Amino acid sequence: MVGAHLGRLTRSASGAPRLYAEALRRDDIHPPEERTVVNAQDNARTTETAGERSAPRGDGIVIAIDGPSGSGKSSTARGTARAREMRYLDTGAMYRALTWWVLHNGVDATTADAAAVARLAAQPVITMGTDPTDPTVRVDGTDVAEDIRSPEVTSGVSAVSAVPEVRERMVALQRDIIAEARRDSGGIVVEGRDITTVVAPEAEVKIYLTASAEARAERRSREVRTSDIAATRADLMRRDLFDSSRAESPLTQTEDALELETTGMSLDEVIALVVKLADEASGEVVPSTGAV
Ligand SMILES: Nc1ncnc2c1ncn2[C@@H]1O[C@H](COP(=O)(O)OP(=O)(O)O)[C@@H](O)[C@H]1O
Ligand SMILES: Nc1ccn([C@H]2C[C@H](O)[C@@H](COP(=O)(O)OP(=O)(O)O)O2)c(=O)n1
Repeated sequence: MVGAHLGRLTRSASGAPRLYAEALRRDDIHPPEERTVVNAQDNARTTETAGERSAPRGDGIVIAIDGPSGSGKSSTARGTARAREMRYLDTGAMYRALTWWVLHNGVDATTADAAAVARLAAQPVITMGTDPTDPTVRVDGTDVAEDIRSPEVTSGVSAVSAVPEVRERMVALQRDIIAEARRDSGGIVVEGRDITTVVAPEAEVKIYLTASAEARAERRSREVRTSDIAATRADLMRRDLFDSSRAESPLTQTEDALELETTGMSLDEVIALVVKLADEASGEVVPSTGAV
């Protein structure tokens, strides 16, 4: 796997750097020049983005991964965190946990008014365990790791996560977890829909993970063991549309995130590539100087 020919960096129409799984040696892959690479030794630096809090910087780096449903964010983030001994944060699980809480309180998340969701979502204590070998999610102490994957939660989570008060609360919690990981560990891999844009725009590595709709639907169908790929695809498309068109922090691809198109890549290849980018960003590997 390591040393294999993995990808080719080009520019997308928007100018964003894009990585295709084709014919470039792993050793030739390096972060795009637009990306703000913050030296790991630059402890004193804080980054202020409009409306953002300052991010305290320790030795740990942050790898931010956004992308549509089924693109491989969770598996890639977890695998990378394990390989590099970093923490791991699945922010989607946090929105799912709040959606579970809303449903648990007898409210239909898809039809509830935003004020009712906001009121309910302010109540529970959400606790995230960030060990990539055993990530946990608790609502007021109850382990909800399994329940948050139910079809009911999946149907309601886009509506709940579009409520501004919900996002405000979750983003504050996510930034606290990130700050702690920077300070106390080798850093953290965070994945979701607004990590590169809102939660951690100062991240050393920013990736927009994609794959074709067909590949994503196939992956998800295999995961949930259904042969109805068309229904899975329709569900992914519905959620993608909702998540990328909402007013509050929609899923968007920015120019300074590396687009990683994974349709033809195995999970191991994707992880190896992200590990390589992280090694370079943390100064453990000197980027090669070959042309992109
Ligand atoms: N590059 C890949 N090739 C094949 N399967 C993949 C790849 N990346 C992820 N998968 C599989 O696809 C499914 C969805 O991946 P997941 O990480 O949950 O995506 P996301 O978090 O973006 O929704 C999982 O079963 C995962 O193992
Ligand atoms: N940072 C994030 C992460 C997830 N969300 C929302 C939008 C998503 O449809 C849901 C569920 O996210 P999750 O990552 O579990 O989604 P997948 O089913 O893995 O594709 O949460 C969000 O709004 N912002």
